[in-house]
Amino acid sequence: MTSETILVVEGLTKRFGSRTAVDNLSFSLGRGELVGLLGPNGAGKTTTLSMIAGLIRPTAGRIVLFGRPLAESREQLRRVGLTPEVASFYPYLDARQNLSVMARVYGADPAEIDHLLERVGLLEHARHPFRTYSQGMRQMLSLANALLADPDLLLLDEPTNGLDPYGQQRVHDLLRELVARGKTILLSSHLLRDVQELCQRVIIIHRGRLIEDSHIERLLRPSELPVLVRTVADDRALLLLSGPARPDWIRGVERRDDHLIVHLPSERLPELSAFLVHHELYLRELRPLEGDLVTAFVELTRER
Ligand SMILES: Nc1ncnc2c1ncn2[C@@H]1O[C@H](COP(=O)(O)OP(=O)(O)OP(=O)(O)O)[C@@H](O)[C@H]1O
Repeated sequence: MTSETILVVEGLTKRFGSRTAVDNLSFSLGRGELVGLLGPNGAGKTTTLSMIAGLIRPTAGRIVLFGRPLAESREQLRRVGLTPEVASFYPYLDARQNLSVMARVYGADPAEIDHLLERVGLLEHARHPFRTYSQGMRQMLSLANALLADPDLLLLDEPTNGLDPYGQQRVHDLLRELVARGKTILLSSHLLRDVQELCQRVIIIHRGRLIEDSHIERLLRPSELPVLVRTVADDRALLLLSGPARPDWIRGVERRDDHLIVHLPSERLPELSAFLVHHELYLRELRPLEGDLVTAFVELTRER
């Protein structure tokens, strides 16, 4: 458990006219956590991040930042860094000039600018006007901008969108380093591989509502597992596992190319192997199939 609570969101709701974008959302973040915020398009992720960053006023609910209710206080918001979904800067100013303007707004130390540009790999482009930047370079400048005031809470809206693999790796390294320094990060992303690699905890929202807030392990290793099974006689194994003599904990069995997929609670795995061997169905392969975040995400947010 982390000791210090950085953010508490309670019953957060945002309605745009008759549309409810965020619906009674509650969660909290501890110091040093890197948490994935996931959800299908239109789920309410950007609206949530914007409310926490003080850009959109909630219709209802409470946001407590660093132990105090979110007020539009400069000091509190100075400790929050946001990379918006679409980065926008002065098109005719270069990266260094753009960050200098923002450093003045945030009251940040301009001496940090070159260090930040170097960290995001933009130092060699620092003198080029923003309008000439590629999408990936824009994203990187946005990240440097969010880090200008050395914030304690980072709200990242798809920060690796449009980045090449080098850029993605650079962002991963940077986020890990920030977390090691005790920063807290809420990372919204559709790149579930990124989230799987970086985050220990994920929050999933769907139609503005919280549907999951859990340790990633729980999503990747569900209590019921598909298991790949290859025996010396798969036709007979299929008949046995789907017939009347099958144990009641077998939830289902399917034939795939050269193996079977058997669904069962994970703790029954040793019994499955014993059952097959007892029927002289000696095993060539028995392998639980790793869950992945994409499968868990689709299962949780599927329209029913
Ligand atoms: N200013 C606005 N006025 C009216 N509706 C809005 C406004 N901003 C967002 N919405 C609506 O609120 C809902 C949530 O939008 P939001 O941008 O927060 O979703 P998201 O999860 O970030 O989506 P995506 O993954 O596509 O970026 C959507 O139905 C969207 O159309």
